[in-house]
Amino acid sequence: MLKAKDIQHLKHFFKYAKAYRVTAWIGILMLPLSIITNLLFPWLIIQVIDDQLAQNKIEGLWLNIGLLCLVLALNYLFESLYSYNLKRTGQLTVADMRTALFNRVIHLPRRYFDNTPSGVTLTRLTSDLEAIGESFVQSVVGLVKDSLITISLLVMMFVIDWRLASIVLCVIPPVMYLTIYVRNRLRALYRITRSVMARSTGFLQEVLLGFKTVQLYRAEQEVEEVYGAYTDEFLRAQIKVNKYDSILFAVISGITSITVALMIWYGSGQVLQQGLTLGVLIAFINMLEKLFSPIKDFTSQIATIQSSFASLDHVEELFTEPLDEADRLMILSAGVSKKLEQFDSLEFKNVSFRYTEQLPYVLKEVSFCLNKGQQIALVGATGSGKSTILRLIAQIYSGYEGSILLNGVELSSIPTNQINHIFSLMRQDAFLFEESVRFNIALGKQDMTDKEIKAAAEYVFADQFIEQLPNGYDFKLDKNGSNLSSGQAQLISFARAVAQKGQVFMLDEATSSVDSMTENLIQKAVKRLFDGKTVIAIAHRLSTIRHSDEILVFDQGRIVERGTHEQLLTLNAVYWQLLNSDTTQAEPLSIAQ
Ligand SMILES: Nc1ncnc2c1ncn2[C@@H]1O[C@H](COP(=O)(O)OP(=O)(O)OP(=O)(O)O)[C@@H](O)[C@H]1O
Repeated sequence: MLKAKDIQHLKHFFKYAKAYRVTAWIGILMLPLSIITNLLFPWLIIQVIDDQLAQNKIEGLWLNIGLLCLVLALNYLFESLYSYNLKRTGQLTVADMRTALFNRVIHLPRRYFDNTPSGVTLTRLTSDLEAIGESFVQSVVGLVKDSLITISLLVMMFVIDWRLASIVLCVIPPVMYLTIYVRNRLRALYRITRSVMARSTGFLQEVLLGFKTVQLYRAEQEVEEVYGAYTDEFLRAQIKVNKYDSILFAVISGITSITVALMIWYGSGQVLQQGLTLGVLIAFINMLEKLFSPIKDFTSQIATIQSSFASLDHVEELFTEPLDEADRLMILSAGVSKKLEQFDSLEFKNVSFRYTEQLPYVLKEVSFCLNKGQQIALVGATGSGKSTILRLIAQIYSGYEGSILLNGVELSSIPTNQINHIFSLMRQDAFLFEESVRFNIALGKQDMTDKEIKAAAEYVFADQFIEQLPNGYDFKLDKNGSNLSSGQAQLISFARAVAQKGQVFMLDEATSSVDSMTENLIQKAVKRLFDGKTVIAIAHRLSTIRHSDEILVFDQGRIVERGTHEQLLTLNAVYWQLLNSDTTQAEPLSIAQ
């Protein structure tokens, strides 16, 4: 039985399918036509054999044979139109759903991606949607069609000859019982294959993402063994599926043949005693084939519908996944929007934050203020909460306690798209796409002119190496910039941030080591930013932050020291220890993490 939740999901599906109702209706209208031609065929057989052949009546024979061929051809035509149009409706609907779902997924908050394995989202967007599109539409209509065909064939059999029809009726219950039994077994096996497939896909994805680590640590054999175990498990389940499927097919074919034999044995006796005509006997044999095939399909269709509902459930979960709180808020008033045009100040007032309610606080009563033109540096041991500060400002996470004021406006009341022009997040390990250097710098603003792209690259000293690449700005990057050195990749992501023309640069410096020449360029680029822009930076190198207006020293989510480089050194405490615990103090000096 359908639950209220299933009906709700179906309504959502039909909302998308509505756009293709003409195609769907053409398909559905083919259904009665296909049933009629299905029934006409045995009826015409009776006419040809009993009224013409048995009576040696040649007149009208060719017409009837022609009609038989026509009915057969029409039946195939209606069947294919029916199947084509319904498949098409399903495919078009799912294409629309997939686009809508993808658009939603890319706007989901970071929290969702933290808590959901990427394989799950991938499955929802691919195989779950496929299951709904093809199998769901086909199975639902197929089930209706097969039920109608079975009922009408049985009725026709009883109308023509109740004795032969009774033989058929006796055979149906054991066939149904057997089919249900085998299908139940099969369903359990399908569940196993699906779950093994999902786990092995997840594993494969991890291996492909981490193939460098696998190769570096020579873990190929271990990985092969794990994947081999998945493949074996999958294969075993598939072989069982195959076995049950073949048994079912063989038994049903056997029962059909036995029934046909019974019918011939009983029917020919009747024909000889003139209790039955030859035409009726042959028509019954023809109808029998038509009757068993849908019975065999019934349970598999029900199983497909059940699994499609499970898929619909998964897809709906993703559709109802809440978007970021800020994006759901009302549009800002014109006055507030105007206030946010130019950056003026950013103030943290007693801000505390934890990633989820179950986890401990990672920021505790943090307060500081960044004014236009200032540079603030965040330092502290690893895990002390520095990156979390930048994530809150960029609205990657929401739900902080206390107050974060941007130009005096509470950050949580500002939709993300209203602050994009203010902040440029510069991550040195930012993701690079398998596209040209130009595309990667102008990301999100593909109408940017070549001059602007070049100016951004020049600003961060990336132009020198870009011009030496084959095809320069058109040089195509490999997956995540793997055909660049890590320093070059960092410079491209710097250029990207500058090209966005943000008013405040949020720099999250990577700790990865790069060659000394590129390191030098990165230092120059960072220094240039520090000299001319408003910056809030997590920097690991002393030379970068030495001249900051204020350095905030974090320890376990709290600011434990603050001041200029000189002031902090005189304190001779945490900041001083951080400097001294660093083993790479040779120029450029670094602050240990
Ligand atoms: N997405 C997340 N979900 C749950 N906890 C997180 C998440 N991201 C970070 N944390 C936790 O929050 C704390 C602060 O992390 P954060 O990344 O802000 O530290 P950090 O000072 O920037 O460290 P690093 O210098 O190593 O980048 C850490 O304990 C970390 O484990």
